[in-house]
Amino acid sequence: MASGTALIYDEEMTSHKLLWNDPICDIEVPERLSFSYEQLKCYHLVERCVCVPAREGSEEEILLVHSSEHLEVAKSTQTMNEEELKRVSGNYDAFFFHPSTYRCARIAVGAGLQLVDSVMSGKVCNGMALVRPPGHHSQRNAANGFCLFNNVAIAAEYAKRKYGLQRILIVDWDVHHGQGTQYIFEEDPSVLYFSWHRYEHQEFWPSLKESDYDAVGLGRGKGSNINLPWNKVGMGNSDYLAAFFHVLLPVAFEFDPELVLVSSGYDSGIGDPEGQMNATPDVFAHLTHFLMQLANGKLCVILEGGYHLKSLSESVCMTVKTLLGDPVPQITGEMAPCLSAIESIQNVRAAHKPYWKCLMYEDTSFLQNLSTKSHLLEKVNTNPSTEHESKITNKDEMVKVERFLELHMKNILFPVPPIKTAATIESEASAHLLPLSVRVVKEMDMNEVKALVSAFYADLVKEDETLLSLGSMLAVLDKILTKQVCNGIAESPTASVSVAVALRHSVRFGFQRVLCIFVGDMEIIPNTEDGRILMIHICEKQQSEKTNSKHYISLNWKEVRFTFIRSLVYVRMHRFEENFSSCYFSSSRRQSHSVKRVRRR
Ligand SMILES: CC(O)(O)CCCCCNCCCN
Ligand SMILES: [Zn+2]
Repeated sequence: MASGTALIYDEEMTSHKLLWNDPICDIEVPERLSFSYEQLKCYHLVERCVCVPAREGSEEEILLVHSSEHLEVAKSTQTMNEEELKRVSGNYDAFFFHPSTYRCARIAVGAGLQLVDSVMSGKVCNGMALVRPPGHHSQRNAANGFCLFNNVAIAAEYAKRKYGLQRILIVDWDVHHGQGTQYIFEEDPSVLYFSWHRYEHQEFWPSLKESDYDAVGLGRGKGSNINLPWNKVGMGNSDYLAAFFHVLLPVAFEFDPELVLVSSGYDSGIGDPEGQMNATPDVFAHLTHFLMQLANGKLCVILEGGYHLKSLSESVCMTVKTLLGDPVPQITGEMAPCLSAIESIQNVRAAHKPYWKCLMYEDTSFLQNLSTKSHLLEKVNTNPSTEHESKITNKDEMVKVERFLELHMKNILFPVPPIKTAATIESEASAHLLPLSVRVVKEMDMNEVKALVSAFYADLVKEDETLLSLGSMLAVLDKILTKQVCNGIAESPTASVSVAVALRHSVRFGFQRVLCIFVGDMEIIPNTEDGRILMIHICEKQQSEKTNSKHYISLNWKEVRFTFIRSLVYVRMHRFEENFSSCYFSSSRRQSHSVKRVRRR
């Protein structure tokens, strides 16, 4: 398995710039690249990457996707004066030429191809190319939306031909629909294109009917084009994660790509004037991390949009940090997706039901009685994530976002409590084997355990033998409940009793919502009646007849995939205001595990 992360950046691409007044294009500035690169240096991330030089894409490589007419027009602009540049630019929707644009665009193409070669040759495992002008709006015969050549589409076509790839996934998390990429591959089943984008029922640019969820691909390509339209602004981390859990990841795992390319636009992040969304930079660490599980980690991230310099550069850093293998930060904030996001997710799942096994049991009956463009949601649904973050409209709002990001990123990078793990161990001798971040805790004193059990848990603990094992669990749990560590691990020969005691202990300690995932057979099903415990039980045989609580879900582990559990957990979880920690219990004898996440008061 290859290792290492490539970073491709060439200052030459900062020479393309707008020479005249154009309020539509004036956000696509050279500083987008230099600011991001500086931030990467500031976090010492550049030095950890394998710096791969960019190169000019050849005319032949550009012709893999574009017409020769388009290439000739682009080439001819190199010697034009400002007036001619302005005239030619006017032939396109939202595009501007500079005398250096053609050269910059060729370098942007070449950077993407260098990245593909570095990954496919095994020189690195993954990487990122910081390029401009961007690419995903440009089409076979036209520039469009700041894009001249479609960098990612050319990279996909190049990878197919040079490496004989049969399945390439393109994930486009830019806030605009990459219609250029869609047009290029919509009849090609070997390229699965996924895009989410601000849409607002076709109100938002480029305002195309074919950007909606029912554009599933054409002919043999049916099912290989997935559009997830956001019909409201203010979408946040929970909406993006739900889109991955319920749309992209199930299909991507089924597609099983040999290479993953990302049209990585960060205008879907908080503070961006175009996107007006609320997702914070750390969400891109999670999105990147999920995609690293595909294609044996062969992941090429190529920059598209992103116009709030601070938000853009922090998101770029979160992406590269994750590509390098750093742990992803704790998810914070709203956990449940908003109604509008759920509607879009359901619509696109229904549209793709005929093409993907993971969707074949989808219940699409809702489509009959719910207009698919339900404006009912406009009235009732104020997206919760817009409440706490203002919409970015003008300069002082931009500064407000800067301030928010300063504080937010500090919490992300230096969380409290630090990611520390508590563990109890059999012998002091093995203590030195544990990594420094693990805090060894002494088992709880047996008299203390007895007093606790007789007072509150006598109905759960039948044999004295169990008392012994409770000591280590309670010691670890106490460190978590009192915020001294973030998570912990304890071993127990009687996992289900330990879990039952731990759950009741956590609720007694004042937690309002506790999630428990228990793998294996469970002698006693803990009481979830008070609604403060959500129990997900993965077991051999359904045990739901033992309890009819809606907070107890039992799944047969033969059918369940992790992504499904993750999405189930997210869908069922309510609002969590603060961080929550987790304990991990395992029984050495029966290997039945349970992971419990406790929420802070
Ligand atoms: C790479 C990218 O997707 O970020 C480019 C976005 C272009 C936005 C053009 N807006 C035009 C608005 C016209 N009323
Ligand atoms: Zn964009």
